[in-house]
Amino acid sequence: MPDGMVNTRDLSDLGVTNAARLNVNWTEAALYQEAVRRGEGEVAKGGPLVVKTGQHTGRSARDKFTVRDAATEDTVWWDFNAAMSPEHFQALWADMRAHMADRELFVQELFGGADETHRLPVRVVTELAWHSLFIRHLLRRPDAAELADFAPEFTIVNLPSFRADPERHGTRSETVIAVNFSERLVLIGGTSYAGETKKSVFTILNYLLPEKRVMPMHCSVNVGKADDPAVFFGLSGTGKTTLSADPERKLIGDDEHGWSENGLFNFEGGCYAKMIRLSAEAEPQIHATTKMWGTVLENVVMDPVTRELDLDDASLAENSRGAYPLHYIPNACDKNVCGHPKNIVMLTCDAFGVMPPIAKLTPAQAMYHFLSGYTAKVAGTEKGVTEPSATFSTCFGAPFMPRHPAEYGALLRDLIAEHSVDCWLVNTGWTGGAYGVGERMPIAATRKLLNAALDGSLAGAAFRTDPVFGFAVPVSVEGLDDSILDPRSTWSDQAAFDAQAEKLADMFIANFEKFEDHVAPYVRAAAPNPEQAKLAAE
Ligand SMILES: Nc1ncnc2c1ncn2[C@@H]1O[C@H](COP(=O)(O)OP(=O)(O)O)[C@@H](O)[C@H]1O
Ligand SMILES: C=C(OP(=O)(O)O)C(=O)O
Ligand SMILES: [Mn+2]
Repeated sequence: MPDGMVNTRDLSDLGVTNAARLNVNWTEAALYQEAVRRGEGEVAKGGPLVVKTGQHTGRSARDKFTVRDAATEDTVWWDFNAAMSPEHFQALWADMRAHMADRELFVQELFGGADETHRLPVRVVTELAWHSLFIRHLLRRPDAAELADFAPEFTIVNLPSFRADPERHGTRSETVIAVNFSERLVLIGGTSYAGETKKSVFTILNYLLPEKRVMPMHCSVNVGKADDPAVFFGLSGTGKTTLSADPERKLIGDDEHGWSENGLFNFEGGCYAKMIRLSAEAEPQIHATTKMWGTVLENVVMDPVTRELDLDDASLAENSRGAYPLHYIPNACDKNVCGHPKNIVMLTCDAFGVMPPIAKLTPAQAMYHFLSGYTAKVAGTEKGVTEPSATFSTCFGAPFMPRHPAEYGALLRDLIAEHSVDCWLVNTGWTGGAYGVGERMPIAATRKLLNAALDGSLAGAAFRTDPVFGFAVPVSVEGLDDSILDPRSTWSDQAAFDAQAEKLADMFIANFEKFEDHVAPYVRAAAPNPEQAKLAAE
């Protein structure tokens, strides 16, 4: 350690001096062994580590708070982000520090961001060995030289056994995720769903990067043989992870990326895939990770004797997950950076069965849909959500976006224009009727349409203009039953379709009211037109 540098190997800079023991930068093997030894997890056939998170099997979005102080007063969008007072945060932190006394803790020093000019050194302190393994999989491990000089710029402390007190800490419940940008500290308590830690890093970068004119995005990225990066925006469950794993395209990352002057870069070094009803046929690369040593399987059901997994069993969670390093996917790119995108795909899982499986968006429509962030929230990723329902989550990631959506929107608009990116909307949701009547779009059909869009062949197809949404929809695509392209024709009751389309268009318009004053008229003009659905019905 060079003279004059703070010793970050202990936590004294945080005022934490009473922990029983700090296990710093333990490797995967050591953490795995310790998690098993402590009974935190069990070993499945082939070597994954199977863990249970108890009550919280998804993010607790309503228990997340941002400290409101001079630094964040004018930079955070308080209409959406819940505020915590600095006093409550200090009380929380004092109680958490007391909770750390005499405990054995794990510390990982990692990077968020594959782009060396924009990466963030983060220190993650956890109570659980498996949480340390999880975040070591998910973030980016420094090499020996980088570790020697490692100076964390943010610290995340995750103590699942800590219980927040609404009276003392100003929380809503015993669960808390408190982000303090001034103190460069995130405190997590009362939940052991591992996704909270990775999404906290995402939240931090989403706050810091726009100041450097780097666009942070809730998206996956892959690159085809023609060196043609594609971005897949989407809320939870819309298909970022599923569709980015493609044997024909190199995987850059499945969930969080930045777009800088240098191109696209993953924030992470691992993936976090949904496991429920995962099919070996439809998703072979992801399925294979469930048989690999060290994959962390969260709330996946396992036979205690044979150690075989049952991916169809949702008794522990609908939102069961697998966390693994990117290189567990055979064609992942090792640097996790690539050039500027050629295509941007906005994924939506439309439970109403109204959106076409693919549509070409004008730049104005892309902006409108980016700000709207429409999908159906599919079971389980957020606690308490058990069936799909329509959701608008701006920037396709409102829970992780501290700033005003217009800031992200303006950055994206400029980058799309500068690099002449083609934009698409893809519905991975329902076809043949709404949820309950129709069925989920076959993954093979979505992939076929995506490939046609990304390889340029779709550009030559005939398009119609969707009367309600105004975007261009292909009429026919080789190797695909044309009827799937026109959602109205897939419904047995077309009047019901028109009524549903009108309802959805009305929801878009009501949701967009809050952005009316923040966007140019040409973006407002990209709104759907519910009157057209009425006309169709007559
Ligand atoms: N047409 C489709 N496209 C993408 N995913 C689909 C489709 N049909 C069903 N699915 C399922 O939906 C889920 C998509 O989840 P995932 O890719 O993890 O989303 P995200 O990464 O955006 O949260 C997976 O369980 C996948 O098997
Ligand atoms: C991990 C999550 O992200 P996603 O579902 O988008 O993969 C989450 O929302 O908790
Ligand atoms: Mn995902």
